[in-house]
Amino acid sequence: MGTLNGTYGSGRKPFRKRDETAGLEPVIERSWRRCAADGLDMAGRADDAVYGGTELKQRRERQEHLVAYALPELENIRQQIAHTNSTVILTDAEGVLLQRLGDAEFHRRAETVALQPGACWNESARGTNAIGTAITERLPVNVHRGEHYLECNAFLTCAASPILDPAGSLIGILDISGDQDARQMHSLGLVQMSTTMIENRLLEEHFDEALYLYFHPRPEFLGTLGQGIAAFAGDGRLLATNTCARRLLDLTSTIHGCTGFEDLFGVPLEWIFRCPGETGPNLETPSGIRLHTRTRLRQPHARPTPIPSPLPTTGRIEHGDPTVATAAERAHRVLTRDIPVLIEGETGTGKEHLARMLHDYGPRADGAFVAINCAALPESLIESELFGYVPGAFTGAKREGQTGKLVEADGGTLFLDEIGDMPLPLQSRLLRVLQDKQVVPVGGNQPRPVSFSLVSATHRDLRALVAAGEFRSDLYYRLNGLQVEMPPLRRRRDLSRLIHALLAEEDPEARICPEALELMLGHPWPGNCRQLSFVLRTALALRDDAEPLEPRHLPGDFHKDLTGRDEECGSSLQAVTDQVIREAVEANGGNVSAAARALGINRSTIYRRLQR
Ligand SMILES: Nc1ncnc2c1ncn2[C@@H]1O[C@H](COP(=O)(O)OP(=O)(O)OP(=O)(O)O)[C@@H](O)[C@H]1O
Repeated sequence: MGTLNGTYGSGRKPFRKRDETAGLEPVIERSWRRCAADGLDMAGRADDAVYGGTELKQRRERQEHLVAYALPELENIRQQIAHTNSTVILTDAEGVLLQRLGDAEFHRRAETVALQPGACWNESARGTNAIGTAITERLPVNVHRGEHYLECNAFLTCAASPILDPAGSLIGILDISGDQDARQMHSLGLVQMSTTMIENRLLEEHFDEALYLYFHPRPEFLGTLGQGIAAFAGDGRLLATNTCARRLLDLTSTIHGCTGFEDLFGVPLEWIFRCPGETGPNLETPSGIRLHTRTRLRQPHARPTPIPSPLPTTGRIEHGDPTVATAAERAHRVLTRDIPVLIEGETGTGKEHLARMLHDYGPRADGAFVAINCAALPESLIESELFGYVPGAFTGAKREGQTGKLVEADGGTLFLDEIGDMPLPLQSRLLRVLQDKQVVPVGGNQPRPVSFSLVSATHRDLRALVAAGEFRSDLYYRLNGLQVEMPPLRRRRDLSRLIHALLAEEDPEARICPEALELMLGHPWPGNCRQLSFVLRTALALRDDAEPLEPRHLPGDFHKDLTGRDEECGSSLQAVTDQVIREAVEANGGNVSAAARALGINRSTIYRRLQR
């Protein structure tokens, strides 16, 4: 039986015999020994210093690539663990929490031990815990209740898995923490699966120019999470591998750059070009395992430009509103790394405007900006519109065939507006295109490779559509590399500057008088930017040249919106007052005099209100 020399706080009842390591899993035992050697006090509290605003923001920015790729996985796990009193967490390599998504109730409890964004959960800060121990051991780890070294953390059950970058360095941890009594074995499986997905996506997008080889001893495992992925340079050098590849090829992570395709498979790299399309040849590992393969060539024409930071101009889209500025900035950054962006927001908030700006300042500005309104296309036409068709594909088709929008967007930006309205069968076909990065026209069988920046937009709640089975979840995650929101005008803080900027765009000489500006600032703007620019354009047309804009120039609808709002406020205030009066009378057992005294109003007022 092993014995620890940890300082055990006196006077507190141990939840397990804390001076003994018998019965502990080896990984937990090793961790306890490290904690004891560090002199951690089991009954003590951790140093609860939590990084705040700027430092946390900087840490997120340093790992923005990881965060962008991990967010869809966090969302996915959040849905799976909903209502289980738990949360899913992403940390950086030092164990500082960058993101968490989960139950608010559990978050409150977790915050009593600083399990919250900005806090550091490495072992030396907080003793044995899934995040810290997974960092030290570089292994997926479950830490259940009393296995936590610090007693204060013993209400937690956690499962964590390390995330490695394509070079095999640890860059973060994915963790599920909850306060369940039972050890949740499936949580560990879930975080492991999700880390594999994140690692694979990071690897697949890491090299602009590389040959990607996908392989597995059994053909049916190609395309699954169990497949090996290896990237090779044009001269055959091995650039990077995923965990499955290292296992299948019996490699350590240190060989990258020193090993070549030929060392691994005994044949030159050119061998793979003997097979047509993406089917690869069967290859044999040094230990004699036969592998089925698939290949993918990433070509320099798809090379994104280095990240320009910050966004060269946000002046066309934001005028001092922090939500819009952050949305534009973040979307621009991830798009330059070929990560798809999903813009959410009410109608008329400027989603398409943002998409166009992302294109104009993005890596594929030289290509076309192709916008497709998924809600406006008739279902019968949508397929040929998107994918194109070959000559004579169907009756009524053009003789020379037609290029689809997806091919038009090749080398440019594809903007899928109102994506929530895309019919389900089409979602499957679109998903195939996004996965395979190639388009097969209607009636044809020759795939054509395509490469574009992908921006989608919706005013609908896509997650709710996914939950209702109306939107494919796998497509949702493909589209949603990063989600940004365009806020409605009533929530924007740059309204005054936006009004001036829109006016200047229409007529650089135009002026607006303070009364008209005041009215505009008080308007509810149900139609958002679209309504605002329409109102300004109309007002400019109604005034005489060089005259400043005055309230009388503002169109009738605008004034109606304002009066409607006053009436609405008035009637809801009345309803609240009536409700308060009714409750006071009930609380006083129907005694109107007592209720009037309690509220400090006249009895007659109460009678009058109650009669209504
Ligand atoms: N920041 C902005 N500066 C100038 N004009 C803007 C801005 N944002 C939006 N607009 C204008 O407002 C109108 C609506 O914008 P846009 O079409 O981009 O909105 P949307 O959110 O895509 O709308 P919908 O959901 O209806 O498709 C357009 O005429 C656009 O030019």
